[in-house]
Amino acid sequence: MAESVVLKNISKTYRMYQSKGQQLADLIFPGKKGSSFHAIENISFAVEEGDVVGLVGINGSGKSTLSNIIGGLIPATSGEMEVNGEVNVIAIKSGLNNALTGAENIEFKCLLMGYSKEKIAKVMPDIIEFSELGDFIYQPVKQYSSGMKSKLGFAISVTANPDILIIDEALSVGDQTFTDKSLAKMLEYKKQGKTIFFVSHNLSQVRNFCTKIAWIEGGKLREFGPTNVVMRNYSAFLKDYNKLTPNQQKEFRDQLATQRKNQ
Ligand SMILES: Nc1ncnc2c1ncn2[C@@H]1O[C@H](COP(=O)(O)OP(=O)(O)OP(=O)(O)O)[C@@H](O)[C@H]1O
Repeated sequence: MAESVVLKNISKTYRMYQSKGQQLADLIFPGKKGSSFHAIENISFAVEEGDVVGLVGINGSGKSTLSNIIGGLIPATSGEMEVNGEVNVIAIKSGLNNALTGAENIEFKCLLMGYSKEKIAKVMPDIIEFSELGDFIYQPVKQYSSGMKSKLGFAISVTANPDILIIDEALSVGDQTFTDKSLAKMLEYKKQGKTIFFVSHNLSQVRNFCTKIAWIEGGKLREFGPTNVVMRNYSAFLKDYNKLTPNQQKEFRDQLATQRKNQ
């Protein structure tokens, strides 16, 4: 099998400031004010065509940052990445323009993908049908619920038929019928040997659907490997984590966050 995504020491660092003044000062004297925060740090793994990779980890671990880098939505600060094929990201956190209607978003995304006016007119009814949004398709996206946004994002990406599909939590907000329909579509993609990244907190979906898992903790790759192996370890970790009180969980996350900061 050919490799479809290869990551070598991928990192993403943000500058964090205590005030607007610090931010301005840092522009004039770079590196003197504020601190660095490593959203992800030195992540390396290789994924083959046909792999379905679950990206798991507790809140804030860096899953969306990594998927946005693989999807080309944000640049890495350092590291090397090889992505063989066209990528499409479906995320509940980003991707749609709130000021535009659903139909305008479809048109806009299609134009970005290089579709001609004729091709857009041809795919538009299929996208609208898959989205199940009915007349809401002519309303501005800012009036949509997160489930509706996810439906629209999913419908556009599925019609785009990319080689590599990244689904970031998009199945956690829709209704069951839509989730089932989307999972069926993803199974079809899996059978066609496409590569899928699946960001999810739903462990049974990850277990049933993914061939491999990348477990991210505190911005670092804690484990990457076959689903059964990594899931066993991640489930054991979560069992312990879930025994902590909300305050203890926050302390644990704060500790990890402290390790991700430098001056
Ligand atoms: N633009 C940004 N500027 C500063 N920090 C950021 C930015 N984007 C993400 N982060 C930080 O990077 C860390 C990783 O965020 P990310 O959204 O990738 O986590 P996640 O694993 O997807 O979380 P969740 O499961 O809660 O969706 C978080 O601490 C977040 O606050």
